[in-house]
Amino acid sequence: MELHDVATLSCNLLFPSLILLFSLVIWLKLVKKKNLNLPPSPPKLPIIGNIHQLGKLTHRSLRDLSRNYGSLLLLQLGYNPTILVSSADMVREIVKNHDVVCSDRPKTTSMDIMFYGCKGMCLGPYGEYWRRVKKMSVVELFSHERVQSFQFVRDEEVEHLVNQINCACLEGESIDLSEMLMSVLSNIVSRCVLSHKSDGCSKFGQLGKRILILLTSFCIGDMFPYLRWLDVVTGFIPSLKALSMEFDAFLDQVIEEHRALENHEENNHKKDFVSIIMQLQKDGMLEMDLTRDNIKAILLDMFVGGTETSTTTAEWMMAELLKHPHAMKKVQQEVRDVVGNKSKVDMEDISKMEYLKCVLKETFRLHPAGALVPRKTSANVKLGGYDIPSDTTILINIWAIQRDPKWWENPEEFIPERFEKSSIDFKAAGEIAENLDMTEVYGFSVTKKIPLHVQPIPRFQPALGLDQQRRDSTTSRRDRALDLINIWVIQRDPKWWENPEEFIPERFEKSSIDFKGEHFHFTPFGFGRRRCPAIPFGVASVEYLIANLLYRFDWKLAASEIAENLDMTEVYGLSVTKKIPLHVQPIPRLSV
Ligand code: HEM
Repeated sequence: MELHDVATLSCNLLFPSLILLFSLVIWLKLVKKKNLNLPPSPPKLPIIGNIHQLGKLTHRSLRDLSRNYGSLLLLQLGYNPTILVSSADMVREIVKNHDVVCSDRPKTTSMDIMFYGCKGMCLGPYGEYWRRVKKMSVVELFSHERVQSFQFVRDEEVEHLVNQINCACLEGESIDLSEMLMSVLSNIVSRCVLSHKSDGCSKFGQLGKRILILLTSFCIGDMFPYLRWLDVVTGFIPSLKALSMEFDAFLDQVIEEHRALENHEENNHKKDFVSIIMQLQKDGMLEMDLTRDNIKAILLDMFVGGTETSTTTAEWMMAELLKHPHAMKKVQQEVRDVVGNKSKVDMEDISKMEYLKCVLKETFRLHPAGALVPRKTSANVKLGGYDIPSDTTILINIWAIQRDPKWWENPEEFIPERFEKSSIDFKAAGEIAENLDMTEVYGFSVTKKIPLHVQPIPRFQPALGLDQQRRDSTTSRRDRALDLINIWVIQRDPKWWENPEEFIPERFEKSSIDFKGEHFHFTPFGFGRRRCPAIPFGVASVEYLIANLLYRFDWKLAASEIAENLDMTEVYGLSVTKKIPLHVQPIPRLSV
């Protein structure tokens, strides 16, 4: 047979074989799926599935779907099966029983290109590398001391903003407060991360604006992988690559600047995240080797993760206060009473501002910056009695849960008072305490495998009493494990102990267990292992900024606007932001 004929024959055979193979794969998939008990799905269209039901305000459309079809749904978004979670009970089940399996993140094309193949922390898969970077960030970058050490940045940036507003007041102009909040908060984040400003005039600021646009643009290939080539033809992927190269050059320059300072004899510059990470790496304190790409991806994560979230929160907080003059008056009174005659608010004053904290919590509840938290399963898992296959995207509708009438009275209303005297806090549903690694090592006694890295906060010495005795009795249960009678097993025997695997000192008290609740209906910073590591940083920046604005100025809406009718229309993007910028008339307080 001629070579030509062989080629023709192979071609003739290839096509039918491919069809056969393809049909077999689809058939196998269908058979496999048939045996699974999948969550209910709303009706879907061929090819696009449920995409048409996402709407412009996706968080709201998804809430409506869950109201009609249930709090655990299977959506088909083009090619991607996606689980939609819309109840606090389901979040509790995830955190309590499947936190590790539900701790991956889905990747998108733009994230993959912009974030160095997701080599940072926000987007990387759950695993040893992610665990170490997260630990580094919690212990080294966002500890209480570190957040305090950046107070000089907050001071300078807020003072600069106050001066700008004062100038506008002299001219009698109204201001675009949204734009100003964006500038000041992105400057705070980017100066702490890499000592560069990122407001509209700076190079980093310009790059930052472009990245936000591209990250929220629709990418055809993410929904329909076989049409990925269209993203090249439309210019989407080339623009991503071009921007990524510009960012890369900028971050390289930042790292070189820090290297130069590092080698400088009189190096007394203030520390930022870049220099902290480089120092830890140099001192061999990181338990891993970070490549330059790793460092750049982490820096970008911090910048993108920190800017939009803080800005959105501050903007909604001011908007809600302007819309509710009673709350505005109450919070201003509190701020002014606490600060007295000083020229500005100090960080220490803020801990005394209880109502301000309630206003912030109520803002987080109604306007969580991460309205839909994305996760991905790394193995098959059973959720709410349904089978969720491995590699499935999970979207948790935090926005809907935080407005669920099951948990919140008048859920659509802005009522900061609901948090007064309540123990509900966004810190409760967290990884750190809940998922602290308790792996044991069997040796002379059963010891804790991972050393306990903690942040001591000095307090008055508590009297040693019953509490101490109770603690002793619980620890000794573990230490006696070497006795030949397996006390370890006996002391965890469900016949004798309720929830035998849990650490509950109260079981030794006479009174019954006081179950405090874990607030899975209030998780503006996410939950479980992947929870936001920067809560102290984000909260300190927003509280300090807003407290100063409330102290230094009175606020009126721009002419002809009535508080009641203030437009609160949302835009769904990286976060849910305010569509119409906040135009206001600041009035300086003469007595300050
Ligand atoms: C008001 C401010 C903020 C809010 C509301 C917020 C909210 C969130 C949310 C909802 C998540 C997802 C958590 C999950 O999957 O369960 C997250 C993750 C993250 N945030 Fe924040 N955040 C804020 C400020 C910041 C700041 C200032 C930074 C950095 C400077 C930051 C860095 C990160 C990082 C690195 C992650 C990824 C954590 C991981 O995947 O393990 N955030 N944040």
